[in-house]
Amino acid sequence: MSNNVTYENVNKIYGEGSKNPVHALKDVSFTINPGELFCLLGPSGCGKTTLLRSTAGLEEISSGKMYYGDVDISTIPPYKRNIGMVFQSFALYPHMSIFENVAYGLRVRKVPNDEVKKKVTQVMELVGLQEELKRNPSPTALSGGQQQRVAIARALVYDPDILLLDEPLANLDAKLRRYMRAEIRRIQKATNITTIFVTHDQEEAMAVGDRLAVLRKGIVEQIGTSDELYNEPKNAFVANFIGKMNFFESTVIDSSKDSIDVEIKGKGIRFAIPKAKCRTQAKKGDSVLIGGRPEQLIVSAAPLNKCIEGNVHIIQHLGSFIRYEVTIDSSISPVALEIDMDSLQKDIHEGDRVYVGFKEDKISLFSPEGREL
Ligand SMILES: Nc1ncnc2c1ncn2[C@@H]1O[C@H](COP(=O)(O)OP(=O)(O)OP(=O)(O)O)[C@@H](O)[C@H]1O
Repeated sequence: MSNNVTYENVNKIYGEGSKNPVHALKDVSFTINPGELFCLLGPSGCGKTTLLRSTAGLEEISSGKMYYGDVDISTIPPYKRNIGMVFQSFALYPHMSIFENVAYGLRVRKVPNDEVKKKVTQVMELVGLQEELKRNPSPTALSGGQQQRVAIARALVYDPDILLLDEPLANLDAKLRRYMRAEIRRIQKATNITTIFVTHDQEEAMAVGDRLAVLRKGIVEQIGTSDELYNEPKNAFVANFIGKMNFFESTVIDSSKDSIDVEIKGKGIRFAIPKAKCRTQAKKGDSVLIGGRPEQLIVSAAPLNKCIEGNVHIIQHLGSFIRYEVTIDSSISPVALEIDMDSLQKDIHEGDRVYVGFKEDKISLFSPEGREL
C-alpha cells in the first residue's frame, strides 16, 4: 500500500557559509497524497530538481523534515529509501541487455533468479515491452520511447515506495512526448505508487498530474489541480505560468464596496471586479493588473462597449480555435485572444484596426508583483 510524502519547512542552501550561497528551497511545506501523481512545475532554476534529488537523498537538505507516511526519511541514506528514479537521459546501461537493465535493482538486492525472471517479465508487460523482452537486445537498439519504457520498468521492478521522474519526456519528440505522458499516467495508476513528476512544461504537467505545485525561486507559490490553478490562480505569476494571461495596467478607484472599481491606465475604461475575483487587497490609488485569459476577451471589427483599439498583428488557425494577437501599444507585448472556429470573424484580417473587449464576469484582478516569469 502506498503512503503520503510530506515536506515540513524544507530548506536547501547550496554553498552554505560560502561567499555566494544559493537558497534553492525556502521553507517548502506540503503533502503528496498516497498514490498521487504529483507534478513539480516552474521555470528553470526554481528548485524542482533540488526538491526531487533531496527526496531521493542525493542532496542533503539544510533544514526541515521529509516523511514517507510516518517515517522521517530526511537523514536516511539514499540506498535505504526504496525510491525509484527515472532521469531525463534515461541513464540505461548500454553494455547490458534490456533484461539485465531492468533486473539491475533486483540483482543489487540479491533477489533469487526465478523471482528476478518473474518480476522483470511482469513489469515489462506493464510498460508494454513484452516483444522487446523476447528479442532482448541492447537498449541502444531501441527507439526513444522504448528506452523510456525500459527506464520506467527499471525504476518500478523492485516495488519502490516513491517514484521520482525528472523531466522524463524532455528527450522525446513532441508527438511521442504526448503519447508517453498518457502512458506514464496509465502505468502510474496501475501501480498506485506515490509519484513526483518534474517538468518545466505547464501543458505536460496539466495533462499528467493529479495535482501540481508551482515553484518560483525556491518557494511553492500554489498547489492545486490543473483546473484550480487555471481558474483560480493565486497571483500574477501562477496566472501567467499556467496558461496565458493578458494583463492590463490599471488603478484602483474605490475598494470600499464588495467589488473593487478599477480603471485601465490611459484608456478611461472602468470595471467593478467582485472581490471573489480579486487576488489582491488593493486600496484606492494602488497600481493593479486586470487579468483576462485569451478566451475571456472579445475581438471585433466594430467598436464595443468598454474596448481598447489595436492592430491585428497575427491570426493563427489552430484547428478547433483561432488565435489573434493584437498590438495595443508597441512597447508592450500583444494581447492574445482565442475564439472557437465556429465564431470566426471573417471580416478581420492581419493588419486591420480592431477593438478588444472584455467578458466582464470573467476577468480578475492581481497585484503587479510576479507578473514577469
Ligand atoms: N550543486 C549546486 N551548487 C550550487 N547551486 C546549485 C546546485 N544545483 C542547483 N543549484 C542552484 O539552485 C537553484 C535551483 O536549481 P534546480 O536545478 O533545483 O532548479 P530547477 O528548477 O530544477 O531548474 P532546471 O529546470 O533548469 O533544471 C538554481 O539557482 C541553481 O543554480
